[in-house]
Amino acid sequence: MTGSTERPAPRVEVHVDAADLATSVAGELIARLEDAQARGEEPQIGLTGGSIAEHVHRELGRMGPSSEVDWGRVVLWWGDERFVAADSPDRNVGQAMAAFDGRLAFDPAKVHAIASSDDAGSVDEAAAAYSALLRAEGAGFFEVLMLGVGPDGHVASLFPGSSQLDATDAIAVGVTDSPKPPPERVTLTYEAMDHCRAVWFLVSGEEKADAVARALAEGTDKHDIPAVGVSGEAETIWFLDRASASAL
Ligand SMILES: O=C1O[C@H](COP(=O)(O)O)[C@@H](O)[C@H](O)[C@H]1O
Repeated sequence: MTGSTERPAPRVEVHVDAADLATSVAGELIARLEDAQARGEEPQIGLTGGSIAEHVHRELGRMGPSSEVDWGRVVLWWGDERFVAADSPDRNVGQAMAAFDGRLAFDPAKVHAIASSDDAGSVDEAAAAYSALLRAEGAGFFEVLMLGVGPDGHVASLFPGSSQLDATDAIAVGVTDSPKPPPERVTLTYEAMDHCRAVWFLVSGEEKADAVARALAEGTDKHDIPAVGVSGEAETIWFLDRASASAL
């Protein structure tokens, strides 16, 4: 399957609050990973940063150890990363690992963090290295890609009106002027995010309600609300809490 025009319409799941949303997403992700591994696959998933992602990761750390998932055969990638020092609390990878709290036995060789500013000289260098890694690992098909959504509709580090929205022939690109701090980041492009069985938007909080409503309205342009540019081949689900769904 290729063009997003052939893809199923997005589904919306509204949960009572962020805690309920996080527990449901973690449970659903565990089920998908169990199914993929039962089919003999080694699932690759795309993680996101952000506030609700942290809840989801904590729930995964809580629920994951008693599941059937072989965490050593799950491959982790990130949709975007902040280009800061490796030990900065702003790093999406660091936030995820802290939330997992060492409870999921990942194989470190399958945890593919985007380079920090300690490891690469520039965002472009980090983006090139990440693109090369994705290519070398033969990756590029995520079982599930999870994406937080900003109040401005941004996903990963694709911000409204930015040049990265029109990047073609690139897997990952650098950002030097993110309107949300920190300014320097690396993000997957639409092209890279186009190859997922499932895309899950994770959204919590009333400040996101307008972006959610615009993203789910007919005819919204990805340059205004970047989230509309991403969809899954088999499914796209908006996991919302009541507050973020309040303008639908
Ligand atoms: O900066 C980022 O923001 C978005 C959304 O974060 P949230 O705190 O508003 O949920 C996140 O998805 C992205 O990965 C991150 O780098």
